[in-house]
Amino acid sequence: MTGAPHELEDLREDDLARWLRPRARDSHKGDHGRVLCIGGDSGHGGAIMLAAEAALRCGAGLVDVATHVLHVPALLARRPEVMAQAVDDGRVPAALLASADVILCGPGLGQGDWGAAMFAQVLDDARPDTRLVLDADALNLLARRPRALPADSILTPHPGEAARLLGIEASEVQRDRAGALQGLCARYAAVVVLKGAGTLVGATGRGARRISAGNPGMAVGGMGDVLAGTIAGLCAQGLEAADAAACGALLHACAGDAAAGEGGERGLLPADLMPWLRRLANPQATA
Ligand SMILES: NC(=O)C1=CN([C@@H]2O[C@H](COP(=O)(O)OP(=O)(O)OC[C@H]3O[C@@H](n4cnc5c(N)ncnc54)[C@H](O)[C@@H]3O)[C@@H](O)[C@H]2O)[C@@H](O)CC1
Ligand SMILES: Nc1ncnc2c1ncn2[C@@H]1O[C@H](COP(=O)(O)OP(=O)(O)O)[C@@H](O)[C@H]1O
Repeated sequence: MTGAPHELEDLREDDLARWLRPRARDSHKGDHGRVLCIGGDSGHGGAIMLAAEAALRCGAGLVDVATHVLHVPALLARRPEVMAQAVDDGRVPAALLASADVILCGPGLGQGDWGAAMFAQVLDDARPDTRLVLDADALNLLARRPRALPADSILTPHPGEAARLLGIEASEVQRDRAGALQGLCARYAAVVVLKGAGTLVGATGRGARRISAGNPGMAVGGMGDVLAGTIAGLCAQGLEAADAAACGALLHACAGDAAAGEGGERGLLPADLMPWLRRLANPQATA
């Protein structure tokens, strides 16, 4: 990310082509990264399914999911491309952690023993060069028990989660979103995506980026899970953390606008973004 700390860069759909270059003709799945998605406790299986599908639709080479046993059949029925493993004891298989280029932890994870154990395992045992994307309940667990994060970890809070991470009210976050973004980057030494109308993306010592694409049709459960998978999928393909976060937030917002353009904002579903994520992730093909 470029720019002095006080600068604010507005991103537009055209900017996607800066980051989303055509693939080498002879590339193979190993070149496009392996994402491990961890989450989906009982009652919240859809969150991790949406995240995993978004990572694939944005071009990740391989996607693993570690989730509650109840969700494995539904996940495989919906997306057989995903490699799903049941976790019943709160331990992610070590081989999955070891092979991941990017770990997305949090969608539907819950804050009980099962989710907390896997979150701690990720922070303790992930390879030092594995990029972390932390969303939803991983952020709530981090807020309850702050810990140092690996360099270039990406946090994707909505204003409620941002408030918990900062120990303030969501209304205070919304009153000064730029200040909250700066506070989060500084406190957690991470790349931060502060979601909501006018999503902001920041990293310590760098100017923030703002995304004005997106629409109120996107205010529906599961939309943030799609964003987290989008960012993880882009990270896996080699984008630097701050760029993956900015490009992912932009791609997601533009996909939301394109999908709303087809049938309107009200009733828009997170899964409606999937074909648009794919289309917009190939800007040269659609130019
Ligand atoms: N299909 C699924 O399985 C879904 C599972 N989900 C999971 O459900 C769990 C709980 O997440 P939730 O996000 O619903 O609960 P939270 O309690 O984290 O967030 C909801 C609260 O945050 C605040 N907030 C959020 N966005 C705001 C904004 N733009 N402006 C101001 N305040 C705002 C509000 O106070 C709101 O009541 C997570 O694990 C999540 O991943 C959700 O993602 C929904 C869909
Ligand atoms: N009014 C809006 N304008 C633009 N984007 C929005 C709007 N409402 C929600 N979004 C986007 O939709 C997503 C919602 O994420 P989140 O609140 O985490 O949902 P969930 O946890 O239910 O998946 C975020 O990317 C956010 O920026």
